[in-house]
Amino acid sequence: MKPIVNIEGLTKTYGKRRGISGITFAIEEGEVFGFIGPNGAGKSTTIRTLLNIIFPTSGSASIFGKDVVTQSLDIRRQIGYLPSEVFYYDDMKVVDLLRFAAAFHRCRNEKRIADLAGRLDLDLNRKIEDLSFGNRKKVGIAQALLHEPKLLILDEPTGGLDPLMQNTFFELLKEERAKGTTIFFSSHILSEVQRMCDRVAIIKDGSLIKVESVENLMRNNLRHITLTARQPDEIDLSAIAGIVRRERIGTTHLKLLYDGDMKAFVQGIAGCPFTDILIEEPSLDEIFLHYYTN
Ligand SMILES: Nc1ncnc2c1ncn2[C@@H]1O[C@H](COP(=O)(O)OP(=O)(O)OP(=O)(O)O)[C@@H](O)[C@H]1O
Repeated sequence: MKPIVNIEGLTKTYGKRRGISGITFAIEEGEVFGFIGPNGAGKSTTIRTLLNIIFPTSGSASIFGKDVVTQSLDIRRQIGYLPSEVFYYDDMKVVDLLRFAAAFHRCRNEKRIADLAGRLDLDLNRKIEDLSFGNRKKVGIAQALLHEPKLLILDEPTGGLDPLMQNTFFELLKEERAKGTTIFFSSHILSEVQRMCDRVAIIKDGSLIKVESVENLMRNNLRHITLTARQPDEIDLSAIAGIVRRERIGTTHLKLLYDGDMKAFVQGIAGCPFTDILIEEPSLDEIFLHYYTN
């Protein structure tokens, strides 16, 4: 199966400033693919390069097997894009803006516009200039979805949406996914990536750290272990390799972040004076931080 998005050694520098360096990964058809990294990591730079808004310094990328630089027009006909910050013509009404956007795709569909506006609780007759940041974002979501694109590229899509609206947004994405739409979802919020995505690419300082399935990320060895003991400070764990963090909680608990073989850990603490043990799976955020601090 050919990937829908294929990025090979993509590099973009802004003069002497780093943008992204040697990014390589592929997104398969029908995947919901997360792109995760802290502020300034290079997510928007990668996305803008894919959209031919900026040009790569070196490397290449294709979408639907077409080169993002030379065949951008063809590509854009079949994608929906939500930028991290949306800017529209301020004096346009929402409905006119959406009709205008639909016209680019030759798909004026009043029912779809009305449906999306209803779901997103968007007043079609308001002017863009009168909308809050969150409501502008909703216009952006409707504009990205209205022509039912084959690929959705969403750059920090949930910023400004309240929790209820975030739920609606995720429902909309699930419906798109059920139609076979491929979704490329950039975010710095891991919990939403964990909730939505099949795989994630982790980017830091302009370089790709890892591409992994969310399932595998959650299945790694990293665990929170809480030991209960009368004298937690006296527990000697020096012989156990893989303790990433050790923290006394209150007077009777010792909380550890452990990255290693669980059997070795259990054998290592067998002789220690503890009365209880709790082993928990870390959140994706913690797994993510762990990758970053190593
Ligand atoms: N137009 C520009 N001129 C100069 N440097 C830029 C420009 N755009 C981005 N950069 C730099 O490129 C790097 C990557 O930025 P980018 O906006 O792609 O990150 P990001 O992961 O999208 O971050 P955020 O979550 O804050 O949007 C940063 O160091 C940033 O300062």
